[in-house]
Formats: sequence, structure tokens, C-alpha cells
Amino acid sequence: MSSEHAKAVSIIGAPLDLGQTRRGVDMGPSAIRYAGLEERLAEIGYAVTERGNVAAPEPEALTVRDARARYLPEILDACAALAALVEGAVREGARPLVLGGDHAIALGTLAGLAAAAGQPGGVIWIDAHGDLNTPETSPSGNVHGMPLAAALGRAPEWFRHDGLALPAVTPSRVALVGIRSLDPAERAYLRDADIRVFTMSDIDRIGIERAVREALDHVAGPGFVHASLDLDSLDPEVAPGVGTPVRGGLTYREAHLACELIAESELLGSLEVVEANPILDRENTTALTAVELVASALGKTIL
Ligand SMILES: NC(=[NH2+])NCCC[C@H](N)C(=O)O
Ligand SMILES: [Mn+2]
Ligand SMILES: [Mn+2]
Repeated sequence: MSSEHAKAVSIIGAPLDLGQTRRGVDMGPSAIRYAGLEERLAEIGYAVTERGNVAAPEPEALTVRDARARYLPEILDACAALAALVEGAVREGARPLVLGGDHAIALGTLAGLAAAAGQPGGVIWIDAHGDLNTPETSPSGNVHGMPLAAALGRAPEWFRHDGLALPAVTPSRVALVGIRSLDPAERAYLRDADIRVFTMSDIDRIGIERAVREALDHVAGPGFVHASLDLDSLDPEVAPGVGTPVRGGLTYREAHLACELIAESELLGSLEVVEANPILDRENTTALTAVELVASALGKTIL
């Protein structure tokens, strides 16, 4: 366990589903809590503080003002509220553990971490997708496909908000792991960016251990190191309860090893787990897997 980071965790729920079009991911925080998160972290010696949920409006009560980035003003407000809680947790010496919600909330988490650190940091982004679209390039208008671009400070005219410290992430300190679905503009951006990308094809060739070790080397540095775990990085047979499943994902064991390596590196100051949708799930299996992975990433070992 890291000496640099206290053995205290603050759980923060972000039940936002405005970043995509399927209802149910707003119940992700409840599903993950119900799967035994707090008990599991207590078992491995953490002092756990439960911060409850940030407020997130229901889509039925809202109108879409711009189809290029649906519900963006409301998403930015929710992200700013989340950023304040994340910043507060860090200032109290705890590791923020953020439960989504769709991946749009990562913008709030990262902005909160950057505000607490007073500078941008690094992120290991474990996902089937790049989430590097901007409102101008998105094929869907779903903001959950944009949070990494926003955190990097791209398209600032769209994402500017008083409560969000941007850019929150240093472009040369991003690593993507588990990638198998990119849109044309994301692919074009990654050709020139100094981002380490480990696609599923790379992972098949070099193995998850080398991929994650190299990813961690790439994101290490000042400010903060954060892990953003999109559950659709896992194969849909392992994690069926996600809104944008893509075949050919991480196995259960690869995902565990990735999380164990993250813990062993002692680099991690914060973690988030997103996209768990209990409506699409089978008997909460995706949330149960999420709890196991969080425990591994925070230092649970077999022996
Ligand atoms: N966090 C996610 N699951 N993102 C999926 C994004 C899918 C697609 N790239 C889009 O922009 O709409
Ligand atoms: Mn994804
Ligand atoms: Mn994602």
C-alpha cells in the first residue's frame, strides 16, 4: 500500500445518465454500493467515508438545446458539483473513489483533482473507447464520448465552466488501455498526440502486464495520477451491464491483473468506475465485478 496516499477512501456517487441515451446508468452508484463496496474496502483496511451522491437532473425534465452535445450545460453543472466534492476529499487526505454514472462525469473528477493539485495530472483510461470526441467531431452527440478531450482542454469554448479547472490533464500523460472502438476523428487525433494507446490487438500481442506497466510509466508525474475505469473495457460476456458494449474486451483475469498492477505501482491517488447500468445487467454481475476490480486496484491481493 502506498505511503504517499492515506489509507482513507471517500466514496462519491455521480448518478448522471445525460451523457448518453440509455436510462439506467444513473442507478450505477446504487448497484455498486449494493454489491458490497464499503464492506470490501473495510476488509482490506481502508477507512471509508461515504459522501453520498451529487445532484444530477433527469433527462425527462430537460430539453436538448444542441444536438452536437446533448445536455452539455446540465452535464457541466453536475461535473462542477462533483469536482468540488473530489477536491474536498483530496484536501482531507482521502482518495476519491467516484462511482458513475456515464463516463461524462470523468470531466468533473479530473477537474476536481486538478483543482486540488493546483496543476494538471496524468490518467490511465481503461476503456473500449477513446472518449476523445469534441462536439464538432462526435458522431452521436453523446457527451460520454467526449470527457477525455474536454479534460485535455480541447474545444474549450464548449466546456468552459466556472467550477471546472481546465485543462485538467497533461496531454503527454494519458494512456488508453483496452481500446477497440474509435471514431475517425479520434483516430486522426491519436496519430499526432503524445498519448500511449494499448489497443486490444496490442494487449493480445504484448500481454496485459507489459501494457499496463508501460501505461503507468507514461502517466506518472506531478500533480496527480488517476485511473478511470469504464466497465465496457471488459468483454461484454464478463460485464454485460453497459450501454455501449463492444466484443473482444478484457477478460476477467486481464482486468484483475491490470488493477493489481495499478495497486502495486503505488502511483494512484484516485479511481473512478463508470458505465455500470443495472437495467442492462444480469443479476448485478457487472457491479459485483466492479467492486472486485476496485478492491484489486486499491491493494487487495490473493495471498
Ligand atoms: N464512455 C463511453 N462508453 N463512450 C462511448 C462513446 C462512443 C462513441 N465514440 C461516441 O462518441 O458516441
Ligand atoms: Mn467505453
Ligand atoms: Mn468511456
